[in-house]
Amino acid sequence: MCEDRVLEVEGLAFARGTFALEGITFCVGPGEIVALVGSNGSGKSTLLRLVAGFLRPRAGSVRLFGRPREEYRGRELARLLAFLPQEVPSRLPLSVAELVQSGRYPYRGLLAPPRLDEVAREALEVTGTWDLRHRNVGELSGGERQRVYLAMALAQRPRLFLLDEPTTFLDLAHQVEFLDLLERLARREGFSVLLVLHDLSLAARVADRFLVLARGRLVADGPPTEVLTEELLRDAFGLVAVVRIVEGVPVVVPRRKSFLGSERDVSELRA
Ligand SMILES: Nc1ncnc2c1ncn2[C@@H]1O[C@H](COP(=O)(O)OP(=O)(O)OP(=O)(O)O)[C@@H](O)[C@H]1O
Repeated sequence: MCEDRVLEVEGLAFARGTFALEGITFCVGPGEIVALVGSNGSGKSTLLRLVAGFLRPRAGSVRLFGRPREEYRGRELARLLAFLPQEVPSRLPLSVAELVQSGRYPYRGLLAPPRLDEVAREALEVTGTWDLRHRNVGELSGGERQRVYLAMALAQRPRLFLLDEPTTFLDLAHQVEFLDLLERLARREGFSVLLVLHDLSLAARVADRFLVLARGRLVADGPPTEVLTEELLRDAFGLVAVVRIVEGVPVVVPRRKSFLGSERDVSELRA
């Protein structure tokens, strides 16, 4: 697993108030799509921020292409890694074309003319946002905005994408289209992706591996067909569900009254 590692995380620990991550170790290989999953508050965004360098770990290391991440600076880092947070700025006074072109700064500098270059044009085209290029970013719908930010990240041409819930605002058809696009591009261009997704069945369609966070630790790391079991769903998500393999992909179907504790919560409410 993970030969020629793009990303190696070893023994990462972090604490903030009562929340803690401990002993987080995993890797991501070239061209791999890895889904980071776990229940609300399990630390997925925190882990992505630690990898991206926005938070400092208490212990452990993050290596990119064999070198400690903190040895990379500015444009060199931006050529390797693009991070799209859960909440992207929505009130920027920029057109879509300007935003996507800004993804080219690691190659052109901030003072380069804002004209769209070939790579930015292609990023707009493949994400289906070319027709939005003259619109203001602040006027877009949530789903349009997510696709435009993906275009900006693609224009950056990094080797590793860190994407935090990139499909939250997309309808089901656009979620599928977005993830299929990401998969096609990752296979074609060979970049790696570490992404947080809540929809486990959709994640299983594109991910080579699942990392599961629970109780501050990684409790599973493996292919979706091995990781997504009824036992794991109960243990890590408190969810009673049936898992069926459909077209080679595990599909999670929650049972009715499937959230463990819901009956207790309801009876407490009634009391
Ligand atoms: N800025 C912050 N200050 C203090 N605590 C925070 C902050 N951001 C997150 N936390 C806490 O850290 C823990 C992990 O949060 P995190 O956002 O990493 O979880 P998550 O798995 O991404 O959750 P979700 O699925 O809801 O997005 C939670 O207990 C959360 O309340």
